[in-house]
Amino acid sequence: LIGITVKKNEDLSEWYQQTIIKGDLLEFTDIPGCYIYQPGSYRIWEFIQEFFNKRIRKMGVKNCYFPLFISEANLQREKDHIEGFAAEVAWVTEGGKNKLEKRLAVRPTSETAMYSFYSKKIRSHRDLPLKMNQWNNVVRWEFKHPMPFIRSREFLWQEGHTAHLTEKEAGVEVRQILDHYAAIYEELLAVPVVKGVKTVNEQFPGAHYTTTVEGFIPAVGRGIQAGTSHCLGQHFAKMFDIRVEDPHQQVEEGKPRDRLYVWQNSWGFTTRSIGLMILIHGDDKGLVIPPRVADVQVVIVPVGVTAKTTDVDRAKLYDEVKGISDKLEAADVRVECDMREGYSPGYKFNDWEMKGVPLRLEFGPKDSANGVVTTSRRDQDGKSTLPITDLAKSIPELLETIQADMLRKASEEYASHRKIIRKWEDFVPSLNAKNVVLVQHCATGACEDEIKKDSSGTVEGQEVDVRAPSMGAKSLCIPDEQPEEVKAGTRCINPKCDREAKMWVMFGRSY
Ligand SMILES: O=C1CCCN[C@@H]1CCCn1cnc2cc(F)c(F)cc2c1=O
Ligand SMILES: [Mg+2]
Repeated sequence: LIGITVKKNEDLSEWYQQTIIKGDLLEFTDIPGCYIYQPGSYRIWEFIQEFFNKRIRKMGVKNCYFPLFISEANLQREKDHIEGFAAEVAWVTEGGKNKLEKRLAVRPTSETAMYSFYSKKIRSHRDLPLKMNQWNNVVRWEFKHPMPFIRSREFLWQEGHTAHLTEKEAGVEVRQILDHYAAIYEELLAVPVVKGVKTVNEQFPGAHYTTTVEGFIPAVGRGIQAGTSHCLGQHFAKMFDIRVEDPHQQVEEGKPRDRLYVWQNSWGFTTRSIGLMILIHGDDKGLVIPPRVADVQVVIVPVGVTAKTTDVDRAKLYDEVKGISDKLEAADVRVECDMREGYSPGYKFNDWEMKGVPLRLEFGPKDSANGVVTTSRRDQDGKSTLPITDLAKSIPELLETIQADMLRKASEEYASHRKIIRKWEDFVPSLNAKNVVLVQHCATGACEDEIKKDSSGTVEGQEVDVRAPSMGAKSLCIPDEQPEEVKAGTRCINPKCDREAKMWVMFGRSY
């Protein structure tokens, strides 16, 4: 077993592929863009599901399941929502030996599958708010180069779809969900994100507005959309005729009330999140898994056992290892003992480091004599020791320290690569220095397009994109946290634009 043979900052895509394969997270198949999620990554998805389900259940969201196939008639119900995506839809045209009369779409997202049902289920305002969510897979036959977890033709996600009586109530929920997405990243995956609203150019065309959590991959200095929560407005309600009587309208006895279209939201979070975690925390030895989502949080490796060690001493040491492991298990630590005979400690260290196990305990005759274990954190170099007596307390604390340190380090890294730019001549050099930029912008789509065009110089150091050497910057979001007030009279950053700047917008090259 050899380790990762390339450095992360020398060849990111090769590093990434080796890291996820040798870390047993994912395996390729004979279909481009379709991957096997090995237990290592699926376990992370389960942690995410447990965390998110607990929170949405408290909001009254119910999980459900809709069919994988969507009729063409249903998919076409909402014209302008689909037209931009037609090239991505995968179709089933045969069943066994028979050609299907009508081809069926494999769901790329489930609005059109769910909302004809919603229009039946929602009869009166008393049926509101309706809040349903699916954990499922979707297929989008993208032609951009696939990248495991980050961009695949089939991926796992959850898609929430809710219906409300008022825009205000819908708006509150859009933000609650976005906060839960940010919490998954920051509390589970130790990945920092910027919350904001998509500009008109970058939002989902079927939406009234789109809120987003934006990630950042320092290794290539690119932004990445990490989760979206849309307010759909009444757009889909009009298409699918989802209306209820206005409960607040005063009418004479027996007179019918006006019927109001409901206000809807939809929100999605995908297995791309696992890719972000790998790309941000991984190092030249491979994966680094945050303790809260690590299947194995602590691995205990016996050391100092040689051919000279007597059977009695070996048995004594192994018993003590078992004792330590039992103590940690009793403290709800997810611990594994690597008792494999015939493998050197060094081999074992390398193996568990590649799998990203956050904490290793070495235990040998010397440690036993001193009443300690030797600790080795995966996120930092160096070793330390801890007394065996209070491991049940000190190990969980150390795991929480590792979790917090990983988030802090990634947050500082992201913050140091978000550059406030006030002059256009600093824009492209900042991108080329692997940053995203915050600029005062006029919020018009055409101007964004012009900035994208004018910022697509050749870009060194973006080996991940050898196939798309020149990539312009697009707007990533209007950050909730604006750097400062945009003073009246401030010009848009784009020198070719003579409009006034309205707000600070984060731009960057992105996935
Ligand atoms: O992004 C989300 C969150 C979860 C529910 N859906 C929304 C909007 C999805 C936007 N979108 C995104 N991609 C699509 C790809 C397609 F092939 C297609 F037919 C439709 C779409 C499409 O509607
Ligand atoms: Mg897409």
